[in-house]
Amino acid sequence: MLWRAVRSMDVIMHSSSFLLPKLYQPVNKPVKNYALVVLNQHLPRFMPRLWDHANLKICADGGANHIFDEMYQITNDEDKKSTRNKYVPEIIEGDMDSIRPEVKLFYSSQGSKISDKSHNQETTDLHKCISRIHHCTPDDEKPNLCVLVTGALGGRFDHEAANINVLYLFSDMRIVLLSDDCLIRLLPRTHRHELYIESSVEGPHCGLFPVGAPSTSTTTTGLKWNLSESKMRFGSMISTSNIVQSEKVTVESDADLLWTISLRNLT
Ligand SMILES: Nc1ncnc2c1ncn2[C@@H]1O[C@H](COP(=O)(O)OP(=O)(O)OP(=O)(O)O)[C@@H](O)[C@H]1O
Ligand SMILES: Cc1ncc(C[n+]2csc(CCO)c2C)c(N)n1
Repeated sequence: MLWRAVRSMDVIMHSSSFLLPKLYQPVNKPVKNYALVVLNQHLPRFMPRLWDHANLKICADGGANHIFDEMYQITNDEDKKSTRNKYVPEIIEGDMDSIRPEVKLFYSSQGSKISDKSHNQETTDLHKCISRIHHCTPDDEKPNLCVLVTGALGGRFDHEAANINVLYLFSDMRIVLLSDDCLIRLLPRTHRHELYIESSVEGPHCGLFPVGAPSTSTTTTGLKWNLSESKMRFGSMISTSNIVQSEKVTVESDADLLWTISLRNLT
């Protein structure tokens, strides 16, 4: 009998448990460490949960204005001043053309590191933030880290495209782009993917598609409309308005895919 060596691909497990209160974390989490990057858009209503989970908080330039202006409304705190003192990012990074002078002054007086990269007009502020995290994280720690990015979607389309490009540029890191309504992650073709669905906070609507390079074979389980060695590309079929039907969704593809899932109305 002829035995063929079949290389079984390693699995990456994904979970959105960062959307649950810290108290309700599952014991076996795929990720042990979170970093939060706040972009220059309105904060999501679940921002306090993300903040609680994150060991490192970085504002991309004007993202700091939103922490300064909106955090006390979101937390329903009476005392604006003490809320401001409580939510202080470790780093503010970017070309500093959007942060207001009084916001910059306030956070530098509170101990935030201000990293002024105004000389660099080649990369976006998000790119600069992720570059810093990538650089500071040893390779063997990267699988344990997940970077949560707020305000990444639902704004200017060139910004959204640049934000998605960052997923591809740093495909060796787990990065989740968030808006109020959905999240996006990259599923690299180098691995099989198991997505553990937190149905109290996400779903059921989801989408799966390649950007840039087409897929000649994608196979899924756990969806209403599963793919079976299917082809996907822009200009032909892509999977949108799909529905999650299981606690676990699996994906295997010969192309890097974007996974997107709707978020429920959480606070
Ligand atoms: N409308 C938006 N939609 C999506 N992402 C955004 C939007 N506005 C800002 N961002 C994100 O927040 C980051 C910081 O925003 P900021 O407004 O400081 O960018 P910027 O450097 O001034 O860009 P530009 O000069 O193109 O407006 C950006 O790099 C981008 O990732
Ligand atoms: C081909 C090309 N297109 C656009 C820009 C402009 N640009 C890209 S990122 C960035 C910083 C935004 O904070 C700016 C100004 C460039 N440099 N090269």
